[in-house]
Amino acid sequence: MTAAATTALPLLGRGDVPAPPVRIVHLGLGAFHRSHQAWFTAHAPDAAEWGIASFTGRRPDAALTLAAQEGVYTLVERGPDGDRFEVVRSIAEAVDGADTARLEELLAAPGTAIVTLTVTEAVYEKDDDDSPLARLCRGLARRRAEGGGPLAVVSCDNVADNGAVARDAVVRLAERLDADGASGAAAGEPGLAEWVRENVSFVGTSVDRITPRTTDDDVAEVAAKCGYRDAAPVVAEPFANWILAGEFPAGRPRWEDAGAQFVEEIEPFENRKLWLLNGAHSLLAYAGQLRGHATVAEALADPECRSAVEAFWDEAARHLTLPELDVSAYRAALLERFANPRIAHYLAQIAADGTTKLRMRAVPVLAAERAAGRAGVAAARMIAAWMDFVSVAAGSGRAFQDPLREKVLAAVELEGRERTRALLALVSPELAGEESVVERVDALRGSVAAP
Ligand SMILES: NC(=O)c1ccc[n+]([C@@H]2O[C@H](COP(=O)([O-])OP(=O)(O)OC[C@H]3O[C@@H](n4cnc5c(N)ncnc54)[C@H](O)[C@@H]3O)[C@@H](O)[C@H]2O)c1
Ligand SMILES: O=P(O)(O)OC[C@@H](O)[C@@H](O)[C@H](O)[C@H](O)CO
Repeated sequence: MTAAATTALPLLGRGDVPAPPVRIVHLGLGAFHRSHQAWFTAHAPDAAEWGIASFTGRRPDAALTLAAQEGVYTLVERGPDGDRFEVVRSIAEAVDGADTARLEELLAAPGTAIVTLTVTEAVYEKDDDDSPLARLCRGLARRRAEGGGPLAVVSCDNVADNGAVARDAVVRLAERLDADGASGAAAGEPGLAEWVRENVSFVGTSVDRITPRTTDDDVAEVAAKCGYRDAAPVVAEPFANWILAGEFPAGRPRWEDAGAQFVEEIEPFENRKLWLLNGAHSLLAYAGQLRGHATVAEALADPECRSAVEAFWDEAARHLTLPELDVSAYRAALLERFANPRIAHYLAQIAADGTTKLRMRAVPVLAAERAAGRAGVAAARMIAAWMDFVSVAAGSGRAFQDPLREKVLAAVELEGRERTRALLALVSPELAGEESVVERVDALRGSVAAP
């Protein structure tokens, strides 16, 4: 369809259907939020009572685009045999993250029951005043002052023990506001950190739905197939999974009727997903790009990459023993999901923030293998592939994103085993302190080199 023909189409919007009232605040209005939490909320039987106000993190663009179409967008469910289009209406407001006045107003409102987060792994370690979690804290300070009551914070980032990590980050920032006298608590009154400990429930989750970045072709396809203009469609695989553990003191949508699962203990499910799916993704991101591949499906079709993945899964599986995890079925399903030829999931996107991701995807498996008296070669190979990848990227001046980028670049300047030790220390200081691990990883450097 030509650009002129597209412009003549009506813009997607809400029509006569009113927006649901805002009861959920989301931080990190990106692709995944729209394919996952917003989609589950739209599918809940009580969707009409649960609207989302979704805030961007760093730039206003996504909010402006979505606000122009009243928060409504198309989910393109991309199966191996074709696309299915669905209009999602659960986002009642799309807001620029810099609009902290609106954020604080909504966080203070007694009707707000839930805050969901997809702000990326690295943000939980950030302490600057503009970080999404610092903004959340200032909103919680106002909620405390105005008596808005308890609520739930639900991290939906690929972070190990994401509920506890979110709690620690928010409490740390709240303590800083208390110490600076900026939390609004009068002298002698319990501070914000204490209020957070007593009133905010941090829910742990395992979240899963492969959602690559939307392309211009996706936008054009929606116009051609749906007969309207949507500048903010999102593409995702048909599979969607959400497992949660924790309390919702102010209520929640009936997500279980939309397919979500509530469990007592999140850790085994989280490990299964972070190690098997995300671990394989990281391995493919580094080994696959070194071998000239651009997407997950391409890399998996390379027998060298495939056998590295299978070997890593064998190691990880030894520590996923709960019968209901059904690891064999999970692995078989992953192979099908990764091979979906119509999902172009770019390895360059997955490769970002390696130091943070490997800490959760490779290090726990390597540590568990060592504790069991084994070497953990396949997990060590993932770390070695990352080292090769950043060394090549630094040497060729190619951009790579990492919260410890400057330290990575300094470590890459070193020679031989010292380079391996310094890079390993950025992923795991404990493992870098063990000579046998440094030796092992060093010996694996170059082992997945270009074909
Ligand atoms: N895309 C997926 O397939 C997928 C699946 C499961 C989980 N996740 C989780 O969701 C997260 C977001 O994924 P996405 O695909 O929506 O990414 P995205 O890039 O589309 O959106 C990320 C959001 O986080 C914000 N953000 C990122 N870095 C920030 C920073 N330093 N400071 C402030 N805000 C920042 C961005 O502005 C944006 O609003 C991932 O990091 C991952 O933890 C993604
Ligand atoms: O989103 P990230 O950057 O944490 O990780 C990249 C991918 O591994 C990830 O997005 C997966 O596709 C996703 O976790 C599948 O549910």
